Amino acid sequence: MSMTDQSQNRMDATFARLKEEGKTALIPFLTVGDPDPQTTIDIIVELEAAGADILELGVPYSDPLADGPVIQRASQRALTHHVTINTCLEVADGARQRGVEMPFILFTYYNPILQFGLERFFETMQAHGISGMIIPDLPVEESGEMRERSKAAGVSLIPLVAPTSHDRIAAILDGAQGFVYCVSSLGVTGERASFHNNVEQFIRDVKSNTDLPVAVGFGISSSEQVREFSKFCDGVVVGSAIVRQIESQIPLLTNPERKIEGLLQIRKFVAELKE
Ligand SMILES: O=P(O)(O)OC[C@@H](O)[C@@H](O)c1c[nH]c2ccccc12
Repeated sequence: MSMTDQSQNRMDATFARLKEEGKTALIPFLTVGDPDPQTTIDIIVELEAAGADILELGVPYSDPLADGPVIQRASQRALTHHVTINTCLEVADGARQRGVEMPFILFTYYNPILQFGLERFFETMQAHGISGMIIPDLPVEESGEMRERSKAAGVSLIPLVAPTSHDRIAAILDGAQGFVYCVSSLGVTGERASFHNNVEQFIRDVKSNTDLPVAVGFGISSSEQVREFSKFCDGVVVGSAIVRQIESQIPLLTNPERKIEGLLQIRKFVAELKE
């Protein structure tokens, strides 16, 4: 089996196994390089140990327009280490060398891909066994080319669908690969106490128009919220709440004598999301 098949199958197989087990995928997001690339590898090991099923590896960006303050701060910290797409792939390889099995999705704005070069980007994603990617600001007129290239490379281009997508939902779902990411609320990322009204109906409508798994994200930060969405979603994405946990543990994570303590706090927080 080629690296391409292996990586794409890795994500498909994860959703299929969880469906068999009647479970919902827990999909954390973190910013690679926050607080530093090596610690990110240590954190990824803890996330899988805590029960994470698929991981969104965030490429830090200087102008994260869809992100709230928590992820903006994480991007700033990571950018002090000059983290690039290559760094993220090295971190992914480092986690694999530590025995991490879960599929990786690269989360990046479009500009870093353009800087990297499309051809080289897809070759590199394929070579490092990345299962998919999420590009929140991919212009619709460029998505056709990106969809073709990602299909050829066997790297799923995972679409974001918002409650306001209405008449564009069919077009978005038509070319969808991997899974569909339903955004629970309008605005930027960040923990929320409530979500867009009729969010359940919105997600059920999306599910009725695709055979792909459907995950929800934006604002989810507690085990109660994960449990509620798990009743009708195949996956739940948690980003800012975990990034905030990492941020709060930085004093321990950057102290060699207490790093383990900080990592265990992160593992505990993520494990509790699945309870
Ligand atoms: O941070 P939240 O509110 O838990 O939402 C997930 C989010 O972090 C992750 O999927 C993501 C990070 N940056 C984004 C920008 C757009 C859409 C999604 C994202």
